[in-house]
Amino acid sequence: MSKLEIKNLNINYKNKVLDDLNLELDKGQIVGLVGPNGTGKSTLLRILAGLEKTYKGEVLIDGEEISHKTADILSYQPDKFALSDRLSVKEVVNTYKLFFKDFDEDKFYKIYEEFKLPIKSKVKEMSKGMREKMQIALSLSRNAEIFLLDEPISGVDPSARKMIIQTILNNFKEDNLIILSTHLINQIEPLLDRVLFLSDGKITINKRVDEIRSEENMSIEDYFTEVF
Ligand SMILES: Nc1ncnc2c1ncn2[C@@H]1O[C@H](COP(=O)(O)OP(=O)(O)OP(=O)(O)O)[C@@H](O)[C@H]1O
Repeated sequence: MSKLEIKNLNINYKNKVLDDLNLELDKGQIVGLVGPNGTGKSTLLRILAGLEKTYKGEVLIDGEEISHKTADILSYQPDKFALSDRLSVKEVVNTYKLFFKDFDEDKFYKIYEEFKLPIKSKVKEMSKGMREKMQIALSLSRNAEIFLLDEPISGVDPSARKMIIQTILNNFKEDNLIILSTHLINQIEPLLDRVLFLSDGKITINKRVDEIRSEENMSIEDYFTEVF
């Protein structure tokens, strides 16, 4: 049984966004989800996180339909900070402790310090990049099995990007599955085992990164630029 199985997933808003999408992913990999603006990457992650229920089709995690049970093993990071920015970091941590039984406070502060973020800050006093680092620290501090990270590195500088990539790798466990959506495929390529390309409502490419590199002899970004 795959960790994640999606069969004939459909969702419409004004237009059809996901159109008979099929996907199977095993645990033990870091997967990049790429595709043009507005193709449904965030929508797909929200469905997996249990936040979007108006879909049709079958979405199974460990063989179970999406429910509070699947949400319990899943750490979802939206593309924008979901709590009030008036909160202090301590208050954010307390909220996470309240909501998530698997939240490891010590681990959070360890990553937070590695990122050299200010302890006594309020979220609204942080820059976009600082918020992203805080969000990564929060997401990775849950002892979850699946991590869904929606555009986790859009606002950080190149050295912080490297640090975040290293932090994700350091915290990755063999039985985890990480899916992260990004437009910065070049920067994130060293992190990835697999890439998915979403277009026209379907996963049109689902390949291991080493397969693309050896078969096509080019970087992932060059490959996508050439194919599309
Ligand atoms: N709650 C909603 N109500 C109505 N339309 C929505 C809603 N959420 C998403 N959409 C529409 O669904 C489509 C897919 O949006 P989504 O945010 O999933 O795309 P995306 O691939 O993540 O885009 P981007 O790369 O720009 O972040 C867009 O046309 C968007 O306008």
